[in-house]
Amino acid sequence: MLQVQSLSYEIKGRSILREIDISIQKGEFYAIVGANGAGKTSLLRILASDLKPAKGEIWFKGKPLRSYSLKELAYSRAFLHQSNSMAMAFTVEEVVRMGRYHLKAVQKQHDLAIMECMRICEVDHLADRKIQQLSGGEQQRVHFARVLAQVWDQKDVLLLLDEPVASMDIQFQHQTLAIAKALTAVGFSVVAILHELNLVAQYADRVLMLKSGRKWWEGAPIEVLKPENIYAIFGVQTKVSTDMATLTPSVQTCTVHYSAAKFNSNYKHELAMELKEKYENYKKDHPKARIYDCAKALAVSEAQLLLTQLSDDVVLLKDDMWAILQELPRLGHVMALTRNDACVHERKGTYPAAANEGHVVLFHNDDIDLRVFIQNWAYAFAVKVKDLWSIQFFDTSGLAVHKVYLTKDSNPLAVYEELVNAYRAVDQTYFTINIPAVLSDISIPDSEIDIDSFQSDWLNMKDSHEFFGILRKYSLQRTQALRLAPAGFAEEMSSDRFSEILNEVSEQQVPVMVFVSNKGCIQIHSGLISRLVTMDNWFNVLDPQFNLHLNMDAIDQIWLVRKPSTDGDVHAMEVYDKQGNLIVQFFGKRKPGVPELESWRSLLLAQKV
Ligand SMILES: Nc1ncnc2c1ncn2[C@@H]1O[C@H](COP(=O)(O)OP(=O)(O)OP(=O)(O)O)[C@@H](O)[C@H]1O
Repeated sequence: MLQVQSLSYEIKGRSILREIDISIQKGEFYAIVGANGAGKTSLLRILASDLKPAKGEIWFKGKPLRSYSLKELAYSRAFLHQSNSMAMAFTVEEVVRMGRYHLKAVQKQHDLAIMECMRICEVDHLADRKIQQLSGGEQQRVHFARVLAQVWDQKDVLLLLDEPVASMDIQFQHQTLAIAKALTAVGFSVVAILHELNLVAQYADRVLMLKSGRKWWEGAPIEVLKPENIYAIFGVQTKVSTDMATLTPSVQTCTVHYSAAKFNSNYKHELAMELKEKYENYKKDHPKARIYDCAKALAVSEAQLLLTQLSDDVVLLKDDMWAILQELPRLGHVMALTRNDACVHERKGTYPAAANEGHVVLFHNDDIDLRVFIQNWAYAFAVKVKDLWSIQFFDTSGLAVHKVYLTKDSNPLAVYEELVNAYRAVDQTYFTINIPAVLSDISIPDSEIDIDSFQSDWLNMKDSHEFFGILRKYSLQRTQALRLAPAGFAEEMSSDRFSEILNEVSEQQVPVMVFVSNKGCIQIHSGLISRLVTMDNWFNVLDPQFNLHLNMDAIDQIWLVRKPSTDGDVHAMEVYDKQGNLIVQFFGKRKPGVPELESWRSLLLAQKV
């Protein structure tokens, strides 16, 4: 029906569209999406022959578009503009009739077309009303009826719709697109600019994503409407799930939170003072509460609380995380801390030089073993509380991802102070950190998963790291994968058995690896765990070099997991919270190329009754 080759368009020397190639088939519903100003309307107006491209060719029904006369175009394409304001007080029926002014037909044929168009758009009861006196959505339905009336008697028409449902309620949004869709079944081709991505998913056969005048992506909605593409185009975080019966994606947008202080500097100081006061009152009432607990109680992030404390003791550092990470070895012997909501991992040692592996920064020696997902790190502070000096790192939501505390064996304080002065941010005033809404992961039901193939992939793992790839391949949640694991490869265990095993590990001095992670970091302790102490609901390891604090109340499931590798099977104990988040993992101490420790394996398996 329509082929566009190397189309470019400029306004006053400014490039609006660049090198667009698209092809629209007869009977196809083709949607165009893109940010404001991306060039969607310009493209549609060029397809309507309303604007002339600077470069490129457009073929319409086998002929160059530019060779069509206005009259020929009126019979073969109809264009609904984005805005259709009318200066004169026409009635609804007169407006719809305008769609047919240029057409040759007998009066009866006109009347029938006008009546049918008004009826299907549900504006027939408004026929005698003045268009300006209608609501925005009603006016839009009248103009859609006018555009339909223009081509009501034709076949194989190109229908160009610029935001046709922008003002309509949900009933009419669907009704209008359903009309367009029905016309594709009788040979019309529809090209519609739509902002509502779920309507695109439901009605379009294919989608073009435009970004700054260029074709960014094109394909079926299921191929195009992916969180990474949507983020690239609109800068908005989304979750996309797919109805497997119809292969229709469904886009859920994360809520954006602003505080007035973000855009009105008049509120900045007041907000900082208000939060500072709340924080101080909370600390007075709960003297033992740590900043983590205060932040939870006040429903803000830890970094947000630190911003209320900016002073000589709390200093915001520049946001050059990689540069700061490279400085950490200079501090000498320190304590590294990584935590999630249910578990704190503290390991003493000296940071080795950081190795930047692209998506991950590695620190690895016998003491400090860290994998840092630096793209999630956003803020760093130097914090002094009483006699404790630290460098603390936070993610984009202000949640703590990693902290480094000086110890009595650290290099002289002057080294720390030098680092803080070198990286002190220029602006030391309060700002608001937005906490993005966290949508719960949408899991795919077991019935939709190819369990045989998943289990075969599990059994064929060569390295336990392949597990992440398998989770992604089948869109599985971690605990769901364990539930569906091959027989004998994942088994739930009680918390009593879990404690027993850890006691055995301690008594028999079996070296282990303990992994604790959050979105920005994985921290690993490799070695012995000796002094185990349970206090209230907390299980603790309290060794000179390694401390672990695990909130037993937060535990929902504990699994004994077996994964094949080229070095033989690897066994782990994995602890999960109610949301299915991994809290902590225990392995026998191991190295690539060396089989798992027999002492760890026999201890774990001996516990199985
Ligand atoms: N007459 C004009 N003069 C100058 N610039 C223009 C003109 N018309 C459009 N532009 C510019 O061209 C770019 C593309 O505009 P266009 O209307 O095609 O965008 P769009 O993708 O349809 O946006 P929206 O979603 O906001 O409707 C924009 O930067 C716009 O400001």
